[in-house]
Amino acid sequence: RLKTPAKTPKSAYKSRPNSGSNKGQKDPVSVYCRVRPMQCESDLACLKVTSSTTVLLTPPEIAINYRVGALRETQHIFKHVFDVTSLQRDVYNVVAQPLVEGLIRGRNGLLFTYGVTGSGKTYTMTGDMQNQGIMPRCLDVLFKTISDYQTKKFVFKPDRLNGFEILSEADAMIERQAELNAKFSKIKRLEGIDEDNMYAVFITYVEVYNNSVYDLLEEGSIQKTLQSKIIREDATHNMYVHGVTEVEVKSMEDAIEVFQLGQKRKRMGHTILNAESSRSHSVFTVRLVQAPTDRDGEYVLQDRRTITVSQLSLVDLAGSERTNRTKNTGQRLKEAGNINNSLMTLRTCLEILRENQGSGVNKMVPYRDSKLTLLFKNYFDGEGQVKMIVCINPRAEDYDETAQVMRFAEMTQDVQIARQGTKLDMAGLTPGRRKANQLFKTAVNKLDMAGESYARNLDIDLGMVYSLGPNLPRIQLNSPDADNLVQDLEAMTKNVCFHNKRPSDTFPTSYSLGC
Ligand SMILES: Nc1ncnc2c1ncn2[C@@H]1O[C@H](COP(=O)(O)OP(=O)(O)OP(=O)(O)O)[C@@H](O)[C@H]1O
Repeated sequence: RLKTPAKTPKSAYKSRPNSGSNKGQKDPVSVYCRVRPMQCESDLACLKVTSSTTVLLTPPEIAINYRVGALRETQHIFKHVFDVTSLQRDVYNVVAQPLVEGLIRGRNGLLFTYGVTGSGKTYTMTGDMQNQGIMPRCLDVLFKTISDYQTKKFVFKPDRLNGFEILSEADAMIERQAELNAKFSKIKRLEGIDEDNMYAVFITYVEVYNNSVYDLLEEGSIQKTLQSKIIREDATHNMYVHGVTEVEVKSMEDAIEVFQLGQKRKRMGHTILNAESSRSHSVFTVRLVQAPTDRDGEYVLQDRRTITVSQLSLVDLAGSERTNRTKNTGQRLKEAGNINNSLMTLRTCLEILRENQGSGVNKMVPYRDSKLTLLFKNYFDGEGQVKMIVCINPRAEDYDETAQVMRFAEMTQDVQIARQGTKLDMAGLTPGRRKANQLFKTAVNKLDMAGESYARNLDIDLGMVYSLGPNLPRIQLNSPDADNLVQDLEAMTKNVCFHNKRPSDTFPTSYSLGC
């Protein structure tokens, strides 16, 4: 069935010298491909996985332009290709786990799924109860990793300007009380946690629909939630959704509950807006806040400057199909137009970034042309890791869109992102202080619990080891008792020598008075 020999695209993985930026080391956007199983085995397929990094796309007869002979079989190369037998766990391990490792080391990450409607974007990102996707797995491993090092709730508090402040223990306790009044798995921990830091996790969940940003976690009536939000730049030039609700979560279950609340609001919002759920881009962001403990390793250091915030955004993009195939009209046409505009802007931004990096020119990247790209600006312009999973339905009907998706994927993996160094602030404190403090407390507790019986069982006479023995007798020769003096001194001296030889001669005769 080969029409022309498969060619390796020029954009296949290659390293590019740093150019167009003085930010130091860069990495390309990592692009993965996941091929979903066909709904019906007998359907005609247009795509075949040929190795763990390549797929072959063959134009079917129903493809536009097939008859004019303008189409050729093409080979596409990715960092990794997940075929139909791949499990959710495999995708998480290869793609997302390194991002969570980066997160706990204070680095930012962005992962987005891209593909035609029904190609498996949501399945890959969220999954279902039996087949958990990337998001719940990231949360699970994150909470397992930081479980012993989490702050109590409300120690860190969002300042509503994309930063955090530290509350004193007393203030945090008041907030915890106020909240009280108001109201899976075999995954192992990750390496790399700083045991002298304390951690807290915050979640934001927004959706971009018809080029407006909605806060899916905002309290209050759904009408209020549908007020679109403004994207602003913070003091360190990071873009953020102004006034977005940040929910502090203490476990994976908490986090999933928050996500489900967001999903519910999304559905309610869509009913009001007459929207279709797959017609919006959803951005679920996990923010990890960490700060060093004080000198005693006990509480968070009360110094806001030592806070490190890293974030991982998990983005489920709307389907990328063309409007003429879906025959949309009215509201659906408007949705499709907006989706196409935002995805088109994403494409343009990446193209210009690639051009700037490749030829050293400095064209303006039009992030502001769409809310989606404005939100991504931090990642593309800043530092961190950016990854994309291209989801593919191999059925022949999707060929034209799939070919477009492949072109986008190839272009994306040519874009370089500055590698983020670690920015954790040790505040000049001694490493290991938290563990030392914990060991000390454990020892004290043990002694307290054991009480006297424990002390009795110790094979050391602490009193005598550290004393010089009984009081010296009076040494006065001018009394009628003087005859006893030599005998008393002799007895006392024997006593001191005897004790100082117990229990293991640790304190030898240097402490005795001699005879
Ligand atoms: N790898 C897979 N294995 C098994 N089932 C899958 C896989 N990928 C997708 N599916 C199933 O295919 C259907 C469509 O997938 P999904 O909703 O994830 O597509 P989507 O790309 O998010 O679509 P949309 O753009 O409309 O949101 C779902 O029923 C999902 O369970």
